[in-house]
Amino acid sequence: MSETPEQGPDVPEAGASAIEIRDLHKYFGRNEVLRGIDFHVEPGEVVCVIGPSGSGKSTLLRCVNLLEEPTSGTVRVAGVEITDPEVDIDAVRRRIGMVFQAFNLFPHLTALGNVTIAQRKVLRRGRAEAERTARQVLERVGLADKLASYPAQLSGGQQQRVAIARALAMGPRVMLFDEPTSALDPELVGDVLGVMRELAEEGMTMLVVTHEMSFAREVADRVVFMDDGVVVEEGPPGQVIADPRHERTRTFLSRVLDPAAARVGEAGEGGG
Ligand SMILES: Nc1ncnc2c1ncn2[C@@H]1O[C@H](COP(=O)(O)OP(=O)(O)OP(=O)(O)O)[C@@H](O)[C@H]1O
Repeated sequence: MSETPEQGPDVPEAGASAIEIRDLHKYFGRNEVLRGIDFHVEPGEVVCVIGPSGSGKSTLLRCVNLLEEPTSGTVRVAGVEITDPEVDIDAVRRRIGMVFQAFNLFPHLTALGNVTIAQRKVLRRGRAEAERTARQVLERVGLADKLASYPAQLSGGQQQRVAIARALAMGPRVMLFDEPTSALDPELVGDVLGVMRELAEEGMTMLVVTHEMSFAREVADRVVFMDDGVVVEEGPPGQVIADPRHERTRTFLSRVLDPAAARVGEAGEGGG
């Protein structure tokens, strides 16, 4: 399924796409969930993936950091073919930050502890350096005053910001977000989207699966609409969301846009 890499699997290619997905297929048993996905994300780009439930969006993201093994096709991150069986999976994961719907924080550790331990385990950083970085990234997501708080003492939005900080602390080249606001009460969505918007403005490369059409419309450079395991269309949000070319995109948007529009107002207020 993979080509022989021209360079060692861990040598990034200058000028390479941040993410390049080619003819990606994924089966679960006989169920073909991804049916030949092709697209790329350039350095500094924000690409939002939208589409109906069950269309394969999460599976796609999970294939990009090898939480799922693609059945065939290639995925390159910064020019490194991560689907190469020879590749060091830990090295791959270090270059890709992932934020899920569920925050998955250790309940017995503080915000600082959660962000510190991830670096110590994954990057084997010393405590002092890991804590220094943890303070910086927690400050960056607006939680400087919550370093000593345990997850149970934080709102869902604050917990998700700790999860974002934990991913940022690894110094990733790319951040993947899988519906990061879906588990949040509506009034907390804006804070998390606000942090994501700031990251986008700072030039972070981001691939975001989201139902938040306001975020896709206002922050994404490109929107990818997936349905039934294929990319139906992609382009700037002004085209895909405002003026879709395909009937399937129009049908999906007509179902989601009204309720999403109601949430946009709330999200936008906190979204700075
Ligand atoms: N581990 C798995 N084993 C078997 N089938 C799976 C597995 N993970 C996902 N699927 C199936 O793959 C299909 C796509 O699921 P996926 O979660 O990728 O869709 P999605 O577009 O992210 O949906 P949603 O918007 O509801 O999260 C679904 O039919 C799902 O049941």
